[in-house]
Amino acid sequence: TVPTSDHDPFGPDALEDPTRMHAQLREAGPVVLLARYGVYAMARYEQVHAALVDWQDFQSGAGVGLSNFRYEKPWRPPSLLLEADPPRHDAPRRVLSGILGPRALRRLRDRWFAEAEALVEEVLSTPELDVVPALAEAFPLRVFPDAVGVGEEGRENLLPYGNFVFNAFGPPNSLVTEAMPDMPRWSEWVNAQCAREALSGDGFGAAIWAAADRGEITHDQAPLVVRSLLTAGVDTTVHGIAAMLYAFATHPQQWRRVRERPQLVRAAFDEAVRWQSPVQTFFRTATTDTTIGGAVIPEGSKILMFLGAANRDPRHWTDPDTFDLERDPSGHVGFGMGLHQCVGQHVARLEAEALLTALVRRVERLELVGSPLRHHNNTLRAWARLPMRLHTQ
Ligand code: HEM
Ligand SMILES: O=C(O)c1ccc(C2CC2)cc1
Repeated sequence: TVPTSDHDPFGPDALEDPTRMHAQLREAGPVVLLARYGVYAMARYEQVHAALVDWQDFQSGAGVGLSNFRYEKPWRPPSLLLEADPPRHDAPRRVLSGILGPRALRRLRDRWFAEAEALVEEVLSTPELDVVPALAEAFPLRVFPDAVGVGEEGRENLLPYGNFVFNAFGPPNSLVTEAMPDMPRWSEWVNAQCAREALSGDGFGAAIWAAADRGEITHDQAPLVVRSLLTAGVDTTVHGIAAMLYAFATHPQQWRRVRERPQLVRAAFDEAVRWQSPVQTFFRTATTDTTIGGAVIPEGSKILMFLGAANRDPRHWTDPDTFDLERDPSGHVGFGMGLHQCVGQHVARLEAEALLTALVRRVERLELVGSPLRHHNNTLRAWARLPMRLHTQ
């Protein structure tokens, strides 16, 4: 039989610090029934990895949140990537893979590195600051909407829209209900930016519409594929960069290491993503009675995969709770794994590499001053405030 747990992964205690809950879920067994929600949980690396790569038995098409699209109407039209299985998933994925691939991003590298230098130059004039707005939010918002081709007006809708989407993968708790009144405004603005005429001619958005002109996707699908970028491409990198800055401020020896060996910069971001897992959880839906970790999960059940717990599973990682640049973080599930593995990971890595490179050149030490404050979200591990002093030599 499957052990049950009374944990609430979406309650304030778990959202403030999920570490203890993760350890208890891993210890309880390979599969655990969360009694509060009637869903199956996996917190060990082995089972999370197995579910992520088995898209046939663990589908995304019934939604990757608690809500089961087989019985409940989604609050917005489902994503053609995240909330689709093959064959529907295939063409949109192929189009985005081409547009967001490492080669396609080469044309952005010099511009993003220069933008990072300029931003770091600006913030160093006030050496004590909150790095969440000043760096983690400012840099992605400076480079990503331009790269997509979004107009200047209304960009302040991007973060709250993404924050709502990530909350909506969880249960309808206060994080969701309190934002409901504002959601239509954010959603209408984001949807309006996906129209062809709203996008500049040289960005990722225009490239998606051009793919529709070539018949790779339909013109009806194009705005939804653009919506995927605006939904997934902002809050994730903001909190991923914040996680990296927090990692270096709490591990000064690692900062010295990356300053001595700047070629560690890209691995540093992946190790930060493993260590903090900005995207903590996602659901799947069982398409058959499926046996995993010795437990039978009935067809139609929702399965909650704890990416953040898997990324700290001592069965898979040595000294998992330490941020360590000597480790090889490859294989972490912070970007998912398999068919749905993050198609924007190269964009995220380039943003982080640009900003970190600029900081490594100028900042001798990052020191936490005052108390960090968590930002609670049903899916994202995030900081609301990270007050720091950036020491320059
Ligand atoms: C630190 C930054 C990021 C993290 C931690 C992250 C995490 C993830 C994860 C865990 C998944 C898998 C979801 C699943 O298996 O159901 C995913 C998928 C996805 N991500 Fe990212 N992501 C990041 C940045 C981005 C960026 C910058 C973009 C867009 C430019 C993006 C676009 C997407 C899309 C479209 C998918 C769906 C892929 C598919 O279903 O085939 N992500 N991401
Ligand atoms: O396609 C989408 O709308 C979408 C929304 C959120 C994500 C999370 C995983 C980063 C991914 C895709």
